[in-house]
Amino acid sequence: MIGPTDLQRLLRGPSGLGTQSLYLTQLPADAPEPEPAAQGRPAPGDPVPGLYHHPVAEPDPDRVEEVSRRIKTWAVEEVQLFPPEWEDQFDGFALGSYMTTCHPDAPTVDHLMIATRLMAAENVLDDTYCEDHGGSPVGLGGRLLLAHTALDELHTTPEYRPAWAESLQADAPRRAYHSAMRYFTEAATASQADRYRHDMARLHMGYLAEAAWSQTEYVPQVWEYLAMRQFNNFRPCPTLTDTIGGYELAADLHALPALQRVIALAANATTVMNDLYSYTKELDSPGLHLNLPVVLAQQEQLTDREAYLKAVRIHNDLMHAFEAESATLAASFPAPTLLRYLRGFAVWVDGNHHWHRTNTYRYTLPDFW
Ligand SMILES: CC(C)=CCC/C(C)=C(/C)COP(=O)(O)OP(=O)(O)O
Ligand SMILES: [Mg+2]
Repeated sequence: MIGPTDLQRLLRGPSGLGTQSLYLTQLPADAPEPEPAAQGRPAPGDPVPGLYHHPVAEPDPDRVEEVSRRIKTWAVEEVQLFPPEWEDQFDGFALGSYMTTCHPDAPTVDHLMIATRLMAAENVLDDTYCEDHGGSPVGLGGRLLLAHTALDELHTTPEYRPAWAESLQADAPRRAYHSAMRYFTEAATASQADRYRHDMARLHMGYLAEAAWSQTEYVPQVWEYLAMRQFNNFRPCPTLTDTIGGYELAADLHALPALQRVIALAANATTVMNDLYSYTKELDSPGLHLNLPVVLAQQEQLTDREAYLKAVRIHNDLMHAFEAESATLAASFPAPTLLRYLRGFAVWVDGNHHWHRTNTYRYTLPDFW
């Protein structure tokens, strides 16, 4: 039988998973907001004050360098991912350290490259189809569906297949999706590839809801926003932790309702964390860019600061629920691949936080402290 200490080691490390304190996580509705940092405004690279998170192990610098070198070559030479004037933004995104930190158990750089190409592809589509690098809600459904066929190919008559195949080279998101998916399917099992397609369909559905609300200037209720963000979400990135780790979590284990809940809680926590770090960037973008503090302020008549601090609390509740349910699942179902998968997920969440915290090129915290 697996004990609490084993669980702690397997799932996280220093954060006390599997201990009784994990179950005392849900703050009552009227609990005080997290205390602002006593020392005032956080310095660039500091975490959001009051944010529940875990430190990460420093990634192997040789791997970071090699992944950074190879992803740039892929982006420039294989898929023409960005025009020359966006080179600084591509470099500032720091994909090499991002993916090396999120996947410390990858057996080789080739494995890391699979995750890194997909991350680059996902972001170029979001930027150029949805966001302020030429994106627009108008016509997004058609563009997304056609790009999705780069992941989930068109099966049709010989007459129409060549036009479809040619379309996969028509823009950077499709070139990148198509190429990244080819590398991924060479390494993944059929069920891992199917899992990824399903997660990407979820992501695209989230983009569509966000776009529809933007077109009609609808400000969702808080729960509606959280539902949209459960789909417009990082989920496709950590769910492939097993492929990048060089093993497979069997489809029937992945489908366990308890694991599906753990995945959703973790992915939601890490996506709300993005809302906190990207808050000022999104306030500066054209139009009203929905994120959790913005929706809370409007729908619950909170000041911007109160709303931001409430969003921190929501993030922390989601993280605690993720960790508690992960520990419960691990204790009741200690299959080795499931334990490794849960650990991979937790490490990915920590790595994603680390990347956001340290990416001061992209993110700046608001002045609420
Ligand atoms: C799956 C993936 C990495 C998609 C790219 C964007 C996305 C859905 C996120 C979860 C990140 O959120 P957001 O679009 O708000 O990103 P920035 O705040 O612009 O960094
Ligand atoms: Mg954001």
